[in-house]
Amino acid sequence: MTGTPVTGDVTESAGGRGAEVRPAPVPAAAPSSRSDASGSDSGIGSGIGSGSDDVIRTRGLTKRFRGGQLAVDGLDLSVPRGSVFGFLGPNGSGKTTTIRMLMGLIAPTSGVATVLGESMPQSVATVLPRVGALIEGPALYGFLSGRDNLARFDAADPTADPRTRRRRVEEALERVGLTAAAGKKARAYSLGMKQRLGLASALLQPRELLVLDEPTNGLDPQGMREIRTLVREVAAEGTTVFLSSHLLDEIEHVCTHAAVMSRGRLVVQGTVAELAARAQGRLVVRTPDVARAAEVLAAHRVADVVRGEDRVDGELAEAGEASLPKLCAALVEAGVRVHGFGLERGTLEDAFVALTGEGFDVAG
Ligand SMILES: Nc1ncnc2c1ncn2[C@@H]1O[C@H](COP(=O)(O)OP(=O)(O)OP(=O)(O)O)[C@@H](O)[C@H]1O
Repeated sequence: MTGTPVTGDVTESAGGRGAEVRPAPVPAAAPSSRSDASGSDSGIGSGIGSGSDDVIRTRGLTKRFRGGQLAVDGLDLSVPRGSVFGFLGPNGSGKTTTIRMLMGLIAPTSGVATVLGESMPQSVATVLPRVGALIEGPALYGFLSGRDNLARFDAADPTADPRTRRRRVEEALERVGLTAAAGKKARAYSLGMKQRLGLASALLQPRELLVLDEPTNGLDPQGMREIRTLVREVAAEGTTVFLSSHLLDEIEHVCTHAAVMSRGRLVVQGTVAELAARAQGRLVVRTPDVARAAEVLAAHRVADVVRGEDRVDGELAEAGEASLPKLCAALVEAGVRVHGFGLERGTLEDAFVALTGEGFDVAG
């Protein structure tokens, strides 16, 4: 529970998992045999794998829990400076465990991680003051007002000047739209308000890196939009944002880069545009002559032809995009009235399914 990087107290959990004490810094992890400074095979994007200006970098990062559960398995992650980096995966794929290792809350079983150029968890004391983190919901005192909770977070930060505390707190409240509700006790806050207060605590100081674990979990659409807008604003000011989510559309709308996790392993990472481009788009023909168009496409080895009301779509054969002019000509020659013709861009979900052979089973 880390609404702020510097608390060491037992606090009430807004996420309902009860009180938790921030663990002391843990001993150095042994480098993994899988560590590889040359970068990950799965890095396909510009800036991925180069390592020179990565805000977060892991090599062979692995966590096996005492019960034997392998939660994170040989993770090679490269988060470029200035990115809004989406850490995407279904529930249970290892996102939170990774974030907890990155923030020095738990020790890896093997492998290495650097955050802002310093090894974690060894450098936790120098790294965390440069990081705003919101993990598993904000840690709040329910009997204190929102404003007083923020003041407490600020007071727990040894680098924060007490003389300017009031101004920082008011600015952070304003920023997340909680000024009007700042005097209410935190226990009376809705989940969305608690989440915004947690974000405010992470934004009390300018940070080089903001780490948010499922920041929109449990929020209504309006709350989600507000948090996403805030993330974009923070990123525009130059803060790198690392954001975990099980929501594909969240990553597509907010992030510049993404890594996809499945069962503790990294499936792929790169820019969002590159990842989506990996998914083969479908050919879409808009026409009132649906039956005829479907026949022509099938005759030209377009697979999985699906008829809609005024459209037909299908998968291009091996020839891919090169076959488009011939297909279009064939439709016209067959008397099909072509009102629209083109490839529909693949989505991240298509990419995930193509890469893993699994559906992206999300709770929404
Ligand atoms: N303290 C723990 N002890 C044992 N197993 C754990 C522990 N924490 C997590 N796990 C297991 O590790 C796996 C990865 O969990 P993790 O919470 O990292 O996934 P996640 O992608 O963040 O999913 P969610 O969004 O549901 O939190 C899961 O199978 C989970 O049950």
